Amino acid sequence: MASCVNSPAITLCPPRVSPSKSLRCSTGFNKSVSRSSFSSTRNAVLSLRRKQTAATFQVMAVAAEEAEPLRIIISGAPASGKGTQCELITQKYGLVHISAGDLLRAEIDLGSENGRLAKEYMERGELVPDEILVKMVKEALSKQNGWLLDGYPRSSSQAKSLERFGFKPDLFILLEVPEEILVERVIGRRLDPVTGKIYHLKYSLPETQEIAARLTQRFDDTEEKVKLRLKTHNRNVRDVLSMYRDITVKIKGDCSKEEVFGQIDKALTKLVQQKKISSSNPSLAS
Ligand SMILES: Nc1ncnc2c1ncn2[C@@H]1O[C@H](COP(=O)(O)OP(=O)(O)O)[C@@H](O)[C@H]1O
Repeated sequence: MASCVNSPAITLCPPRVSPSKSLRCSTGFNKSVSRSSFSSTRNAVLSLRRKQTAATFQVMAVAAEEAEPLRIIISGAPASGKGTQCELITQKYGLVHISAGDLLRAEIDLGSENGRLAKEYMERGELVPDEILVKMVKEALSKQNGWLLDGYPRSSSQAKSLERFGFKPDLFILLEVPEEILVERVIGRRLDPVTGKIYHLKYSLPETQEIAARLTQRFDDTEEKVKLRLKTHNRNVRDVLSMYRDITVKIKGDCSKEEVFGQIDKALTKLVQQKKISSSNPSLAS
């Protein structure tokens, strides 16, 4: 496994001031297409509650020191570790996790026309059209104060619409992982629909037989589909990066999840400190 000891240099601009919004929680988790919508939705809610309870204690620790909420975007290729890192970030920093993929899967579970259409694009490894997703993300973000936005924006049009709606991130995290590792990660990836925990058939085995028996696989986690998703990612990532260059931190993602989180935590700690300084000296905020 590659060493992540030398984390990349991190240069952050002064935090920006964003409009304040009320607090609510995100929804939606991965599911196997063969399970019923009802049990999937219920499991997603149970899983979300567990995560929120764990996060609440951490929130109190960080929020006590931090008045200005953080607004973070996390980006990376399929299986670059966004989901795992989002869990660790929400645990420590108490941000509400909004995942574009989860929003879409929740819409599919609802059986709506938008969900049906979205699934067609997802099965082809393509981006779901803005007409379906932009409004969903806008609604989810509008109910939050701080947020951790995962898998969005993936195109310059999505980035521009975020800007138009007044959602300004403080930090853009890009997870970088070599392509051959990504394919292997995707093929072995499994989800426990009860806890929402992600396993891998080679690298992160389930703790019990009972858990092993209920693991599901995402419908787009096949070798053929992940290669299409990677092509889509590679085609779009440069456009999105160019819009967030001044707030981007590149993270080396091909090492242990703790090491990856160490790099992210360092960047977030620095951001929190900068926000504290600028909230006590408002003239420093741009
Ligand atoms: N921002 C987005 N814009 C358009 N489509 C999206 C977006 N986010 C997710 N999707 C669709 O959902 C699929 C799954 O996304 P996600 O769950 O984030 O997994 P991954 O990043 O591992 O591909 C994508 O392949 C794409 O079809």
